[in-house]
Amino acid sequence: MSTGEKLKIGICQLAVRNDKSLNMDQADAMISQAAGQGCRLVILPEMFNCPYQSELFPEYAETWPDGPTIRRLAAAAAKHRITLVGGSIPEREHEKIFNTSFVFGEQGNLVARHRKVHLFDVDIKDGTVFQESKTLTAGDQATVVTVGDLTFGVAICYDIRFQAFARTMMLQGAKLLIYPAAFGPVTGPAHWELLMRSRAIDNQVFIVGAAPAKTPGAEYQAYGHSMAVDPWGNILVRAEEDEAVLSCELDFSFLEKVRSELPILQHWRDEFYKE
Ligand SMILES: NC(=O)CC(=O)C(=O)O
Repeated sequence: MSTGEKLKIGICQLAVRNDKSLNMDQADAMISQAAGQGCRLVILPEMFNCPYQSELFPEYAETWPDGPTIRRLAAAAAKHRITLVGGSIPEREHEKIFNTSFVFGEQGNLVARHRKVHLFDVDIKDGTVFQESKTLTAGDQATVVTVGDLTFGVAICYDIRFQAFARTMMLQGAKLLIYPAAFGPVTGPAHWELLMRSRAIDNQVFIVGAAPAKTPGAEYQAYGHSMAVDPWGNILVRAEEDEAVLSCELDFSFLEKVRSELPILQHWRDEFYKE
């Protein structure tokens, strides 16, 4: 992927249903649409092939490299000659299941695999109760990859709440942090936009969040509102809660401008921040 200074990206906000191959059909259609609009990097949401319910993850889980969703993601990347961040899916390895994002390059080759590091185990009274660790195992590393001339990080949903994790990716050279995600109706309105804009401003990077659309009748209602944010905290593009294919251009010369005019990354005083 050659960006020069500018890169057109696509975000596919799809409604996730109780049918894996239907979900992949819809993802395929949206990927085609984004590629047809000239997007070179396309991003899907967290658990885009499986309803976001802990008890369903084992049933929908796939094994690298022969899982049907995995194969179709690789084929879509190769067909459109794009870099594809395949949202995330439940991935089985031996007896463990991970919440995994597979990233494919223009030949359909695997360029990165991120396993969600921070599992979403919360009990928000009168709000969201979720226990990913009932069926999932946490990943154990940050994921930063260079494709062509772009270095970017991939993390998943709850991972965005950990600024130290975002900083780790930025320090490894990432200029864009991509978060497939599935915030819900309680934490979504309260925190989603704030977190995306904060991570962008804190680290002076582009942030992209790809979320499922709200799906009528689903047990877990996703908040939607996929968006892309620039290093100044401006929202470049944002969906509402329905299905949508978004696109926008990331201008990396703007990132350099922000970093040189407001050099907070150089003003870091490590000696004051010990825990
Ligand atoms: N679904 C998540 O992993 C995280 C989330 O919804 C939140 O942090 O809120």
